[in-house]
Amino acid sequence: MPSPHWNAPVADGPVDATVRLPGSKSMTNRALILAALAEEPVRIARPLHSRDTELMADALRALGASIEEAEGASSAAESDWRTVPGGLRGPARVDTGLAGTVMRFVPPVAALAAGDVAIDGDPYARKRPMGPIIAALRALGVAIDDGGRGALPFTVHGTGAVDGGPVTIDASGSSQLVSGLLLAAPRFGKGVEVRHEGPPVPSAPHLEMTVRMLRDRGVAVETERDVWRVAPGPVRGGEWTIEPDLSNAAQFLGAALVTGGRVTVPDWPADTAQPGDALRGLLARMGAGVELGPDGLTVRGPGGFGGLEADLHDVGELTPVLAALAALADSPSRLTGIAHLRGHETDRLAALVTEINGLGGDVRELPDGLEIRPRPLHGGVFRTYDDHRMVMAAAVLGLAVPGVEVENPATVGKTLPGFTELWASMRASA
Ligand SMILES: O=C(O)C1=C[C@@H](OP(=O)(O)O)[C@@H](O)[C@H](O)C1
Ligand SMILES: C=C(OP(=O)(O)O)C(=O)O
Repeated sequence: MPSPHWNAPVADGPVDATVRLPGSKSMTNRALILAALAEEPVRIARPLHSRDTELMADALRALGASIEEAEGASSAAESDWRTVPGGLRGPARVDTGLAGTVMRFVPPVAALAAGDVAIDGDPYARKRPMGPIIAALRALGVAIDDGGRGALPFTVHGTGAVDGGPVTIDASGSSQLVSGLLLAAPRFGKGVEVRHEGPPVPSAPHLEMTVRMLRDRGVAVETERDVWRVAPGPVRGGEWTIEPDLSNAAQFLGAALVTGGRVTVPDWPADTAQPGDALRGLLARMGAGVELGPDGLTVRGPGGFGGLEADLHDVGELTPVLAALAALADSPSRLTGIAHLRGHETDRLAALVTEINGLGGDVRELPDGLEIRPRPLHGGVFRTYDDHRMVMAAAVLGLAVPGVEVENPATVGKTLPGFTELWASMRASA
């Protein structure tokens, strides 16, 4: 059952807060995949516990990995994970939910399992781009029955081994189509050489994250433009500490801009592949004071801020919150390079146009983005389409617009359970 509407709180003054964020979804789910493929146990410290990461853990457990809460945490929401790889096997059923990382990263691992693995997800998951990775796996010798749909649901007929080798893919719809192949490739007989052919691949930092995390586990990876080579070989175990989720920092840092306040996110990594690191530059361009220091990243709102002209192709997941900020800015914005957002949790371009305009906004859809002209907004119901980032965007609007009622706020648990409490605690320190 969807939860009742959430009345997004209006800021009663400039926020002044330090917000400690849970771990990165993208890093946690990569660490879980690599842990399931490793030859030794792994301890994943400070992982994200959320719907997307629990679905990933459940998928890998179904394939034979042991993933348990490590001792020592005060609550399950904060516990580390300890994994012990098992022989990968079917038959198994995998629920991807609406998680892009689960639907793209698990099928290549399922191909390494001995037995059939049936994979399906939420209704909208069946609409997200999967065809290119199904075709690539087939080209690498994997038998997949998808009823000719090129989409979920499908069954991977795993044999316990994948030959691997060279493969060409059009990954313009999602970088995860490449990341999925690379992450499982150290266990393919010949590794893999993935060559992208088509319009540019989005989300370059996420591909860099994949490469870095493979190398961190001792896997040899070479890259050149639109080509990635992963050598076959063992995946090391050991400890892994997950960075805070910097994309989930967007709405909190944005609150500093909207309210003319100050927000600090501790433990901001000095060197990271997370796309959320781009917030430093993007928010500065909108007029924020941005300072990375020993206490973390601090953003200060000047009181009034400008719009943004930006190509967000590499950092598409920041769009919903940036669009909400743009709707409250002092000047128009143009966000481009994000046609692929139509294949995210929902068609995010359409959803943002409909919902911001439903509050009286002026947002226009472009072939590859959004044009946003700020104007006074009013309250109303803000629908969220099972998209966690629509809840986050609505929260930002609600700081400045009384009466924003957010439909199904619990959907934010895809990556940030406890968001509404964290949001409220930030305001309380104002
Ligand atoms: O690999 C990852 O962890 C992700 C890659 C990106 O996907 P796309 O390339 O499909 O945008 C990003 O938007 C998503 O939130 C997470
Ligand atoms: C696009 C996103 O998620 P997913 O991993 O499901 O693709 C996102 O978190 O913004």
